[in-house]
Amino acid sequence: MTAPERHVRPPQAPARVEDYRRTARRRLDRPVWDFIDGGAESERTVGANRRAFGRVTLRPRVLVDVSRCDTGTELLGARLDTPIGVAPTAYHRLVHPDGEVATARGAGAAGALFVVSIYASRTLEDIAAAAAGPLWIQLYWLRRRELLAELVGRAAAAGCRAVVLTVDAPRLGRRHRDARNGFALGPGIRAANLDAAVTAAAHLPAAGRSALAAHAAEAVDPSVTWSDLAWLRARSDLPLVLKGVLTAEDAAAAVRHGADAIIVSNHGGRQLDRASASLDALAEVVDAVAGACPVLLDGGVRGGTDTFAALALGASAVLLGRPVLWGLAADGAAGVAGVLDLATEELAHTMALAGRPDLASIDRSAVTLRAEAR
Ligand SMILES: Cc1cc2nc3c(=O)[nH]c(=O)nc-3n(C[C@H](O)[C@H](O)[C@H](O)COP(=O)(O)O)c2cc1C
Ligand SMILES: CC(C)CC(=O)C(=O)O
Repeated sequence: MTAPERHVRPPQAPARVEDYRRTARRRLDRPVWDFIDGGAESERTVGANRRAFGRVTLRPRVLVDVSRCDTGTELLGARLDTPIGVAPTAYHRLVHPDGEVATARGAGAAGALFVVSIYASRTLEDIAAAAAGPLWIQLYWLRRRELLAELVGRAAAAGCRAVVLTVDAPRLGRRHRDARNGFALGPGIRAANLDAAVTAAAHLPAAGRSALAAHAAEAVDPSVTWSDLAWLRARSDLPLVLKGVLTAEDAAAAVRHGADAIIVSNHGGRQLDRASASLDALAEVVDAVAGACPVLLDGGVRGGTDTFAALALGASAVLLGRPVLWGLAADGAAGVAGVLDLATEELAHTMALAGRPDLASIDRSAVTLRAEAR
């Protein structure tokens, strides 16, 4: 007698970006998970970023030739296979031993932009050697300006194509989970591109407070204003991108000060609690910029329809923060590529069903904004 045939389920490939979240959560120690997942204070803005996408409904057009849907685009002179890129996030070695080198490999495999954090845990040169796609370097305005000058020089030499200045963090948001965990960096993980003295405080645990917040208070200059941008401009020929703009007023100021691109962002809800959801702020920024430079968005983007919504409301590209760390934690470079490819496939699928076969055809008429989230 033969044994009854049993159906063996093959291991499930992630079907949604959120599937990587579950794996990452299982793999990571609680304090690291909390650092990644958490936000400022009540974490209302973290939730608001997601809920804002629920207010968008799509207006599909039919009988359009969608036999080819092209997600390719160009941003500040670089060709990209996808408008979905990697937001700057600190210390990738917290979640994978290869850190940003693996992220660069994954982003390159997906043909995506990778914005490298000033707090990268691998050197810019190692990251650049592993990158097949474009890199931008992100800065916080350190009190020690000479380090910024050195870093933008190194970034240009390594082939970075833009400098991103994050402008929403004159001090770090109050992140209660990190304070509760007394979160601090272990000895094996450091900001590989900075003088060790700058981030020394990030390694000193203390009960009831985040060592990263203490470090940021020590290292970052909260007195920087619009007029200081000229100092940075004088030290780098790279395009200057401002990350963390949420209002028409600041978007107009950014254009007046010659920004080459703007990233609409509330830092993934990690800075000002109750700040506008990124998607809610997008239209006013796009209107104020009036085509003077590209506008990108990050915050709560978790897949292709979210991306489609942001593009329809005027973004040229979107960046993923936490989802890339989920992919990296779950499966290294392959996980990063997996997250970006999955989101890009979803975007192409949405484009086909919405009758918008290329990014230029995803315009405001492709969406309706409802008062209530669904
Ligand atoms: C763990 C973590 C670290 C971050 N580190 C940085 C950073 O070093 N520089 C920066 O400009 N933004 C940083 N961000 C913010 C991201 O660039 C981005 O704005 C945010 O994560 C986007 O939201 P999302 O996570 O919902 O995609 C960080 C975010 C996370 C989750
Ligand atoms: C190390 C932190 C200051 C990086 C950051 O910007 C964040 O955690 O949101």
